[in-house]
Amino acid sequence: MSDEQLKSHRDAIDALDVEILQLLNKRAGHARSIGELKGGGLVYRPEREAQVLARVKQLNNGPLTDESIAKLFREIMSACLSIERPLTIAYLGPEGTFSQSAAIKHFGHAAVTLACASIDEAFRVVEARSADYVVAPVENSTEGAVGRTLDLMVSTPLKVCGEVVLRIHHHLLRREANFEGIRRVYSHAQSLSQCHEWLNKNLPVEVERISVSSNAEAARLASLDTSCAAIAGDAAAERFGMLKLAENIEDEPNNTTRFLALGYHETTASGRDKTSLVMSAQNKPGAVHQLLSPLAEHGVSMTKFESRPSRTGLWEYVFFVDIEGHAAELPVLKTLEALRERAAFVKVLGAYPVAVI
Ligand SMILES: O=C(O)C(=O)C[C@]1(C(=O)O)C=C[C@@H](O)C=C1
Repeated sequence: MSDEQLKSHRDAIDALDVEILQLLNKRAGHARSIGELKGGGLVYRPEREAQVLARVKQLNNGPLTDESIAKLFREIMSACLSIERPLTIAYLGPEGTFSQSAAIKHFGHAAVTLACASIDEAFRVVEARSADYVVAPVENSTEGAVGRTLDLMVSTPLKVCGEVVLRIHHHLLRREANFEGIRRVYSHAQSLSQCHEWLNKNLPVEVERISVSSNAEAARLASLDTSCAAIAGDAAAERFGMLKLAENIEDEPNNTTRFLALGYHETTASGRDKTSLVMSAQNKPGAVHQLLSPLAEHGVSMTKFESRPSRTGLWEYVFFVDIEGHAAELPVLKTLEALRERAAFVKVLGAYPVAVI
């Protein structure tokens, strides 16, 4: 490529950047006016955000990928929303956890993330209105349900307003660039088990596996002691300046965690939604089958069914069910009516847009 050709492309990019800049600020001006109309109340509108992201993906003709376009618009909306009012998102800290990555993936970088010591605390700060939303892990493709989040959802007054699906890549991190002299490996219990085959094959049996409260905490501990390594993701590696001795060591190549965002308000239908509920069956034969039959009767698809011991002692098990569609729309509405008649207990945890990015 000649210098002249390069210059002409760069001149074109400079001219386009001026236009993009003007358009971005024009867009932000409209968001600010919308914010004024909302009167400082409920600014975050998950259903609208899902529609904007789905629309730009559909309109995209490349060469940028749909995924890149959605990520760019995710950040544009995040910045626009922060002019209306910046949001604070509570998550299981410390900084660098996958929960923080999920919070940023869902709310964008303009949101303020608030690290909490536990999932309980993350729920509590939102319940006490010291933060706007909590993002908490609910299930992992390898390890299954995150019990603590499910238990908290039974009793919280918060409603699910969004879901975030995050690919989880684990790395073996250390301060030194070799495997010699590793005596301990720290990680969260779930991550240790997501990588246990890799650990069996690649580290001597005498290396102790120690579970700690989060992967970021594991990276922090390993950053203080060269005889230790940690299993954690990119964000934690970056946060604590750790070297990657081995990358993508998760046993299951499609290792994915699903997170939920919860806040005080209910979300209207976006056109592609899910409804999450928790219920309990009466303690008699065939009760679970009977409980689920309204779904089939109304043609509603179930995307998740998870049973968990009840903690109240009133019932033996509670069932977490995700169904396709929004709780305010007909087939789901009818299904919920029927469930309320049959179940000993039903709580709608929230109706929210299916993850778009
Ligand atoms: O449409 C709105 O309600 C807006 O506030 C605008 C906007 C956007 O930037 O498109 C910003 C924040 C909301 O969560 C949804 C959309």
